[in-house]
Amino acid sequence: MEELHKTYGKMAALAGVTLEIADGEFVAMMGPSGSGKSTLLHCAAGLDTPSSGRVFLGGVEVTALDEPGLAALRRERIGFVFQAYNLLQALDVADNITLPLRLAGRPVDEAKLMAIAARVGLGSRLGHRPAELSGGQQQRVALARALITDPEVVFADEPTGALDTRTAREVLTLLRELVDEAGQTLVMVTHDPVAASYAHRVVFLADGHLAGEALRPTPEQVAERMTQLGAS
Ligand SMILES: Nc1ncnc2c1ncn2[C@@H]1O[C@H](COP(=O)(O)OP(=O)(O)OP(=O)(O)O)[C@@H](O)[C@H]1O
Repeated sequence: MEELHKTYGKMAALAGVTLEIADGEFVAMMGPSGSGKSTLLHCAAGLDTPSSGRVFLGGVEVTALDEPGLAALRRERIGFVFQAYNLLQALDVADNITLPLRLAGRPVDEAKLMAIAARVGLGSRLGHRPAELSGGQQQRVALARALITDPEVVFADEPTGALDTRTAREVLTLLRELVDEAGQTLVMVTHDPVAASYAHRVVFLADGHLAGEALRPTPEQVAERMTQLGAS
């Protein structure tokens, strides 16, 4: 990402952010409320368009794509995980996980579905409806759905925000395993210093600017930096 700006009227949500994320890297984005984390994630993922600046994914300039091009990029090369799971209640786990393939008109590979479901610990739950699962299990379904298309990057916006502490740790451990064992590139927005400590690198934002970064920080180091940035 180069020199990203995003303005709303006179408000600069992003005021010139340049950030490079390596293949296979797990990056957490932190910053006080309103610092621009979600805006940056959305611009990086082709969900929102910056006012100026450029975003690249691999060799593709995301910011040069039109809306159909962005839709194809999101469908084929990016995985999303949100705080609120966003599962379809009428579909069972298997159909929720494979929905991105069906939307893209791609064949559903049963062996792959089984492998990904097993990977996230849902191998025995494929016939269940979301309402029959715990919050942590529902977020695992959302993660499997994000992974089924073999995305180059998974973007996660507060993926553990709705989970209790123990379940959050389980989901974070799973995310970290995907990075360590499958080489998944992962970008996560979080408010939680413990969640951020699972990443290789934590990038801090303040008032739409990059305000430093930390490599493999402890939760205490992240929390201290957040206090310096004025986060409550
Ligand atoms: N659609 C919008 N219209 C106007 N202002 C917006 C819009 N979206 C975001 N903003 C503003 O841009 C700034 C950055 O918002 P953003 O949601 O990126 O922050 P954040 O760091 O993700 O915050 P939080 O941690 O509270 O989710 C905020 O001041 C916000 O009010």
